[in-house]
Amino acid sequence: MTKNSPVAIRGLYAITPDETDTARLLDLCKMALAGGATVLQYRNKRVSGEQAREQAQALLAMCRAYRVPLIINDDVELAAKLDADGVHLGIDDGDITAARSTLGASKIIGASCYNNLGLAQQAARLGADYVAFGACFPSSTKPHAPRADMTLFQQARELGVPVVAIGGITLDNAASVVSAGADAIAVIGALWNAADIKAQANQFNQLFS
Ligand SMILES: Cc1ncc(COP(=O)(O)OP(=O)(O)O)c(N)n1
Ligand SMILES: Cc1ncsc1CCOP(=O)(O)O
Ligand SMILES: [Mg+2]
Repeated sequence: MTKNSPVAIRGLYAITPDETDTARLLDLCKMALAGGATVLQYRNKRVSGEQAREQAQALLAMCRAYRVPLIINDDVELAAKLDADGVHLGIDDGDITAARSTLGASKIIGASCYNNLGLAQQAARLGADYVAFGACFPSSTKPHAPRADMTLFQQARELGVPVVAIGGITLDNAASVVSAGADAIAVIGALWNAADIKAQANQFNQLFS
């Protein structure tokens, strides 16, 4: 099933850190949301099972209060169980058609396309709501991520779905990512490592105003 309905994926797309302390995770995310993050992705490679469910459930309640969509990384079943706003799938995370049939037409499905326009074309054809390219810059969060050329963004815009950039994005390079054509910037390290997360989120978002 294809969908491609317009979804507002624009601005700072915050992705959670690998935080095992749930209270701390919630505090951090609250600051990012207060600073104006427009999308939150729950991605935690250090917890699983019941703790992942608890963290995602608590973040969903917080995101609802801020009217910000919560996307679950990797796990379609968790997204469905919680009635979260969508899922983000990499190349090894299951296929878009199956995710759509599990989640239904109203949910957001994002697809990692690495450095590959062909993957983005296929993802859009299968009904992905946004396509993500990266790493745009060296990433200490994911040092072995393949590098993506930002000239892809303009080409991908022709697919008619939002283009998300990820990987090593900082306040020093984010303007170049936006001017290359990204609709949203997905950030981990440069957001959560900031001394003032709320102010940092606000500065990232201002690049889109
Ligand atoms: C917005 C966004 N873009 C890319 C990714 C990376 O997804 P994937 O390649 O599946 O890698 P992991 O995040 O699962 O390590 C993402 N999560 N979000
Ligand atoms: C999940 C992921 N996929 C490509 S790079 C990356 C990590 C992004 O984190 P950071 O913003 O800290 O580089
Ligand atoms: Mg993944």
